[in-house]
Amino acid sequence: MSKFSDRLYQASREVWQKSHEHPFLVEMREGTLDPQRFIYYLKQDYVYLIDYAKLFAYGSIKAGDMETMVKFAGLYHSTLHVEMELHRQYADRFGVTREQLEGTQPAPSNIAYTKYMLDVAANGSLAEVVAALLPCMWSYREIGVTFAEYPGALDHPLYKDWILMYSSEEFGELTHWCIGLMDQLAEGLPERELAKLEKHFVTTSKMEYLFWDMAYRGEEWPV
Ligand SMILES: Cc1ncc(CN)c(N)n1
Repeated sequence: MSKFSDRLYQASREVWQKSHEHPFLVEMREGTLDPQRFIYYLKQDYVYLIDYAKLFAYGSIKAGDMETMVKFAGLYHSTLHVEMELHRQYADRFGVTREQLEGTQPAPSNIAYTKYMLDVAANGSLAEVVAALLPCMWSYREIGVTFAEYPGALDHPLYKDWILMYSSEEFGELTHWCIGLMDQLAEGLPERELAKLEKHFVTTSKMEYLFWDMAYRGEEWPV
């Protein structure tokens, strides 16, 4: 029997492909991305991760067993201390202070993405939380691995550390755990519920695309 995660992957394949072909990612893997665009992305991503980390706290609260509770607590911790440390180190390299990083005003697309997930987290089941947060991990894992295999990408002095983070064993293991949990939580659910999970997954997959696009355009508030 095929896994529910296969269905999710198929449902969002076209959107993920569009992200892979987005100029932000094409230029990043080729090493030609303007660092100013990367700095914009980094600052937006830092405040994105402040909200995103909270989803793992929700996961811990909504978990039905100790093992899941502990695992989400680990994800919460590693987002704050490992993934966001990467951003802090990049900020140091660019001369961006902690205050500037934390004080970044989230752009409209960024807010739309995080608030969508936080709404699901506050009002939905654990399965819904996992469906909404999964494209973030899974698509970055896919991008990280693809980039690491792209000739010359790892030689880039600026983008190398980012690629190493998302292609790392540790990030891969956490992603696979989340995919496995999604399959477990989907087991035995009626089609109506599965369709709701698929909707969250496809929506946040589209939000991932919008995030790359936002970063490339340097999206600002109109007034
Ligand atoms: C927008 C976004 N999506 C995913 C990831 C990977 N956690 C991230 N850092 N930022």
